[in-house]
Amino acid sequence: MPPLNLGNQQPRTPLDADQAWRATADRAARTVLFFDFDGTLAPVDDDPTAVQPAPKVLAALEALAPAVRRIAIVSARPVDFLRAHFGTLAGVDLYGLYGLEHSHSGGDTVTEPAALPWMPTMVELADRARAELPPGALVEYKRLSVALHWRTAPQLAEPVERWGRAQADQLGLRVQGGRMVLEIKPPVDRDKGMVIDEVVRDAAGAWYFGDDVSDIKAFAALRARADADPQFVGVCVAVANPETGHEVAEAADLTIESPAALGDFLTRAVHQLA
Ligand SMILES: O=P(O)(O)OC[C@H]1O[C@H](O[C@H]2O[C@H](CO)[C@@H](O)[C@H](O)[C@H]2O)[C@H](O)[C@@H](O)[C@@H]1O
Repeated sequence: MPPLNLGNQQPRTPLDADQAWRATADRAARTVLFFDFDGTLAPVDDDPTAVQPAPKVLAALEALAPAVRRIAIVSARPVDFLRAHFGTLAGVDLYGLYGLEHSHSGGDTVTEPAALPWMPTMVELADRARAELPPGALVEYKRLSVALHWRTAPQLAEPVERWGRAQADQLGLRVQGGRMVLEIKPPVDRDKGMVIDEVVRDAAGAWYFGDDVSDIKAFAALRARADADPQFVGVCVAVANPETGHEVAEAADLTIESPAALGDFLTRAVHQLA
């Protein structure tokens, strides 16, 4: 077993990981496995374009997919980016930009219509950010959102965040904080919790693996589903990290020490669900 409950928090489900997989095995065909991408399936890198899933992750997801109802990646990345990493896996649904985009089983990317009118605003915002932010800040343009990064220049956290929040106020946009990043998004009601809420309605169980504050809404949606139905098996798993790890672990049932450890954990799960 990998070290679980690193923060020594009490699991909120009465089950430990082995018991939870056994309970899941009973209802595997009606269970959805949800994964965040950055910091969960893939270790953090200074360059957001350079990240790759951790060792064993792709093989484990491929082996798990036929055993469960769905595997879903729920990320702030665009679907096209996720497709480049997971597009070869059958039975995997992709939710990008916090659910503003999705693609089911390798199908076309569907975009939330209410977000589309904001595309020109996002292009202009990204251009302005590149022109006005100090060198060292990284501007990541994602069609329907703009992420402002300071991982390689942590001294810029305060000015970059201040600039981003002021722009969001002026333009009527929303912000989402993350790991050394501020994301600016259209004012459209869509988040990871809403994705989970929709997908688990007719499921009998679900696991959600995440590392960042935006994943806490997904945990809450899973808990709400479990609270409404005592038969539902919902398990929230945090992937530890020094930035948002404590807050996320506090909200989780179990904590895994890293994306690499998650690869091992999922590889064992393949056998537990067999
Ligand atoms: O929802 P997620 O899949 O977890 O995406 C959240 C953000 O992930 C990426 O940024 C983070 O990972 C980068 C690569 O390791 C790292 O350089 C950065 O510091 C992290 O914040 C992505 O680039 C963002 O667009 C996402 O919002």
